[in-house]
Amino acid sequence: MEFKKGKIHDVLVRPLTKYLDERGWLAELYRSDEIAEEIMPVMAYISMTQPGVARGPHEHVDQTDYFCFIGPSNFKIYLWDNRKNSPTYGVKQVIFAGQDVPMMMTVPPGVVHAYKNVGIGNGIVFNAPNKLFAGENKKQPVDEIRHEDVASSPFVLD
Ligand SMILES: Cc1cn([C@H]2C[C@H](O)[C@@H](COP(=O)(O)OP(=O)(O)O[C@H]3O[C@@H](C)C(=O)[C@@H](O)[C@H]3O)O2)c(=O)[nH]c1=O
Repeated sequence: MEFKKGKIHDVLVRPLTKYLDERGWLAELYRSDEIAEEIMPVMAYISMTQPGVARGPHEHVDQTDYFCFIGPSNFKIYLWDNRKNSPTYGVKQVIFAGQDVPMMMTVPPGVVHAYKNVGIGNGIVFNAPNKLFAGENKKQPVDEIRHEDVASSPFVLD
């Protein structure tokens, strides 16, 4: 399948404001008065990704991810709309975000996603998904379809 470039339906991308003062900076990551109930985060984690390294492509069946790219480092984010019932099925979206352009981004189920650290130092990504990883008390299967090791996958990182 050939994906064409564009904007994916239901992917929310917003700049994050860093409030800078003599001590450093502070940025809000999410607020319950700004997020739709159905994608309200129930947990949060951060991950560190080394320079030149990617995570994904993955997709989720039920989970919406709520990523914040605030630095350190910058990321190239790849999204592919793999939802047959979506108005933008077959669309690929690429976004650059991180230290230089802080952004939040929600990624709904069925949108395949990956991100690569394109900076020169270790990079941090924050995620606040609307489902618990591995369910209550980590007793359920992980909701994650991993495409990274699939031969001839259409979800290729450049
Ligand atoms: C995501 C997650 C992982 N883990 C553990 C499992 C494993 O030992 C270690 C690393 O997990 P993973 O290999 O799943 O991490 P990773 O490959 O970074 O998975 C993530 O990739 C990005 C692209 C996404 O989109 C995320 O939704 C998630 O799928 O952390 C948790 O304990 N809680 C969590 O919420």
